[in-house]
Amino acid sequence: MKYIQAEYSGPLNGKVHIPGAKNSTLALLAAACLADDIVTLEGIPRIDDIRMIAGISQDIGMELKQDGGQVTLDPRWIHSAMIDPGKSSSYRASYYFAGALLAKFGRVTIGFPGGDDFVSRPIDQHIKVFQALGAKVQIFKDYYVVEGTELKGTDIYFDTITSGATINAILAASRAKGRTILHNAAVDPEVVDTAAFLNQLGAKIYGAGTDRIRIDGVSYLNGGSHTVIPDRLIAGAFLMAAGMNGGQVTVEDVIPEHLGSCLAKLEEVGIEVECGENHITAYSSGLLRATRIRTGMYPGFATDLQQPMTALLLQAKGKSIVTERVYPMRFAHVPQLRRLGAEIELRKESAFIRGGFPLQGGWAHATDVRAGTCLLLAGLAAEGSTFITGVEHIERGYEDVIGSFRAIGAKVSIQERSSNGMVEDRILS
Ligand SMILES: CC(=O)N[C@H]1[C@@H](OP(=O)(O)OP(=O)(O)OC[C@H]2O[C@@H](n3ccc(=O)[nH]c3=O)[C@H](O)[C@@H]2O)O[C@H](CO)[C@@H](O)[C@@H]1O
Ligand SMILES: C=C(OP(=O)(O)O)C(=O)O
Repeated sequence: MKYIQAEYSGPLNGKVHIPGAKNSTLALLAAACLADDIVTLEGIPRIDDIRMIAGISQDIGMELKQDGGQVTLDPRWIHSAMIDPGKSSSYRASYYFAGALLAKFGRVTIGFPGGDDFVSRPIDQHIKVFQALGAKVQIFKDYYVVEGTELKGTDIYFDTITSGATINAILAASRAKGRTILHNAAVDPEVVDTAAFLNQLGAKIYGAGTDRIRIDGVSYLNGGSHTVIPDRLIAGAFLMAAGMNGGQVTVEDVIPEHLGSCLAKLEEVGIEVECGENHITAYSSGLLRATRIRTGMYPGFATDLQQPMTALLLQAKGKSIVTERVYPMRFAHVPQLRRLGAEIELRKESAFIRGGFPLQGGWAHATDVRAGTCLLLAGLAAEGSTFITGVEHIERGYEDVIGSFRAIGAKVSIQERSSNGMVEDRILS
């Protein structure tokens, strides 16, 4: 059993490089299927989800070579649009292969998406997109089949704002016949990044980053190269680290405007923020004010940042309230924080936090990637040692969680416990 050990670390100080965004990377790698020539992506993080995609690529005949942060994909020899249900359900964004392979080959068989299992995560809007473009969708027990030999552009009105279905619609419509207009589209940076990549290959996508996106279908896409945007969610969590015990943390190689609502909240709780062109520094004396957070789709406060923010608010004297509007039940980290002494009550879609009390180290389990970051931050502020299991969830999103936290002075290590009569722990990194 692998676990992360975190010790009280005092004020955290240092600079940390922010890798490419997981959520954009997952879309770009599937989008590469749409090209008719070789594609190179730069800045790709080395995380577990990418290893899953490498397996899927191999199965369908798309050559994928990774050299550091550079990934080269050759989609010219794809011979299958059947994706193993086990591989599809090993991460969330496998649904992008449905949009991309449907657009290029007219049929795809794929299992249901996996990913962080914090709540129900419907895909009805993805299915609505495929059907609106003229495809037939058949649902079976472990997989679904989408078939449409000639997709036709149309107007699509999303019932709710979803980044995943907006990106999938862009993928599917990019090679459809005629014009598609997406209304009530998500405006997330990952949507803009995917559109920018496809436009670089010759797609005609206009308005990404607004809630109305126009896609004029093309019949051919060139090869080309593109650099993935930096991970705003990892950056946000590191900036919060500066407030845990006081300190100064600089995140480098970021796009500050992607973090607007996060930075505004950090300032509201008393963390000073200074932005450069591609870096942000957060300073904190350790004295924080309680506040109220409501998550929302971009540019609102990201649901993927509410967990580390909850850890931060445990350090703010007084009552804070965190309301989860994107995934109302996404609070699996709360019972784990309570094991460390946190005073948090859950009512409906809100967490009521009484902050300013000391946390005590102990064992806690990370049920998903952001819950892991939250527990890690809490462990750095708790008295004694904190042991966090569920490391595989954290490694889905972080390429070097230990190295990057050590860069800001955190006392962390990954260990492995083997139980052979006596309990023996081995330090892995
Ligand atoms: C791989 C990836 O990029 N994951 C991110 C993506 O997930 P994911 O793409 O799953 O999230 P969406 O943006 O699609 O979901 C946003 C909202 O729309 C709802 N919805 C979504 C699709 C659908 O068909 N029907 C529906 O009702 C969801 O329940 C949620 O309330 O955005 C989430 C919201 O920012 C993030 O937490 C995830 O980290
Ligand atoms: C929810 C997340 O990931 P996924 O959608 O891949 O499960 C996340 O990154 O916080």
